Amino acid sequence: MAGLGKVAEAIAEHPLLAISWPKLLLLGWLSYLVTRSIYRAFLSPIAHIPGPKLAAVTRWYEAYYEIALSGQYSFHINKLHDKYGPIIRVAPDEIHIRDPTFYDEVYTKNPRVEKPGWDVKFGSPGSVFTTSDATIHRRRRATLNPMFSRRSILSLEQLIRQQTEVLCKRIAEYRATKEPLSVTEMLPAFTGDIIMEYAFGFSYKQLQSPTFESFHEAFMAIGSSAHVASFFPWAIAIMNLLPDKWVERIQPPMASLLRLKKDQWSIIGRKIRENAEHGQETEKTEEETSKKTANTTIFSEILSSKTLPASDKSQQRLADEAQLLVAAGVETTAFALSVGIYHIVNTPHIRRLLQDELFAAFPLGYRTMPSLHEFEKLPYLRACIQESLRLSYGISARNPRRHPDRILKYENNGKVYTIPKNTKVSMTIVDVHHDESIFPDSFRFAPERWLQEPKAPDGRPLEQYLVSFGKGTRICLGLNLAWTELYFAMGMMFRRFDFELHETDESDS
Ligand code: HEM
Repeated sequence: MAGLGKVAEAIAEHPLLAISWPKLLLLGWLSYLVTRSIYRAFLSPIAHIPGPKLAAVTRWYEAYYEIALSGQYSFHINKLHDKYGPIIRVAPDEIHIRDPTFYDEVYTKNPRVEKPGWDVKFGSPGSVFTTSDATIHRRRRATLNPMFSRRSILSLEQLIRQQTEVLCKRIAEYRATKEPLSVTEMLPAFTGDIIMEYAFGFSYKQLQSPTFESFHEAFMAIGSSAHVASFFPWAIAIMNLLPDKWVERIQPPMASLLRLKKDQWSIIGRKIRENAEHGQETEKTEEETSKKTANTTIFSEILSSKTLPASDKSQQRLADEAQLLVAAGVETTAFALSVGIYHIVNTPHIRRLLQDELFAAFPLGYRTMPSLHEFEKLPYLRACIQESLRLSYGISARNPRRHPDRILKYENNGKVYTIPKNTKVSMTIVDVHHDESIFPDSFRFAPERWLQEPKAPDGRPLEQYLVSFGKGTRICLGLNLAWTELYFAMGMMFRRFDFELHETDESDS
């Protein structure tokens, strides 16, 4: 070691190399960056994928669009596809594909597929939605699956019917006073009360509050900070360490979520204690879970699961799950409804066709609240919901997957691109729903495209290309609940009311 020290001294004292340590470090770092860039651009296993070299070399390319231009990378990726073709490299370790026929390859039912990237976006890495690892995801999801099966959701129908009555009552109040009603504010309160009742056994009755206080603003704020969090996950960690009062001062829209956080801590904490007291007697198998009782809530089920390890029942993990379940349950369905209502009201012949169908099926109007089965028999209502789902996208961001045990092959114009195992591959629902060969005039709200069992150009049922809920192992857990809410809300709103647009147009979406 002494010998080595002398060599270093000799080198440092050499007149040609008389360079200070900080400069030496800087030089070392720069040469590392240059070597890494050369490797990424020309030698990486995905160097053969077309795209801008800067995106291949550094994530700062993406950061510029996501942070400096506030979440514009998806739009830019679209322009890159126009230039480079349907398969492009959008980051040093990520490929993006714009080709609906490849959707099922990326979003498969292969139980080993991973979902990287979402764990750092929202600061809630323990939820089913954000869990990246396939094995951990499988056991967490298996506990929730029975709670969201069609059978379970049917047993929730009564709650949704009651909530729909409240919705209609609130709309009637606005009709009586002729005040403009903001559906963007009202609908998250409708969906929020339902998912809270189901998750925790209580709700804030947001739909009954005069101004429809809901989690909407808070989730919008989280959504915009997710672009930054992808690059600086520590920023969220620091926010989580701050006292709630400070967070509320920095981001006032977070107030509703902070209240939920406080209440859910005490509710979940109480349930954890109750669970510990009752111990094994209350633990249930998955089969027992599917036999839901009126008092069952999502969190009581998680806590009494026999298959989940203790670490999956920790307070923090449950808080993560609570936040994401509420977020997923509130915003998506409410947005799909808002989009649909806007287009239906804005297109008189669609509104007329929908109302003709609803009036013929349910002539008693106010005195009737049909069942889910009855709503499901109405093809035009279903088609309106499908168009609402198509044009609201579910998730508009790209959604990466990693296939640890499979090399993917993508073919375009006779050229085959090999995608090595473990590469991040992403696609975007928006691209699928606006593919003009599958959905001609794709920006138009056209329920008729869903009537009479239509086929896509490749002969598959058109519905295969409606991917609002995703596909494969990570397909939306709440899709049965979402469909039920959509049927009840859209069906009853147009059966009982006539709407007009008030100071709004497509630029608001
Ligand atoms: C119109 C309504 C909805 C749409 C369009 C929608 C869409 C989606 C999409 C696109 C995903 C991601 C799939 C993926 O990563 O490939 C997802 C996942 C998920 N959704 Fe929904 N969703 C809706 C309603 C709901 C509701 C009401 C809930 C109820 C809590 C819910 C809970 C979830 C959960 C927990 C996941 C994560 C599933 C997993 O990773 O295993 N969603 N949803």
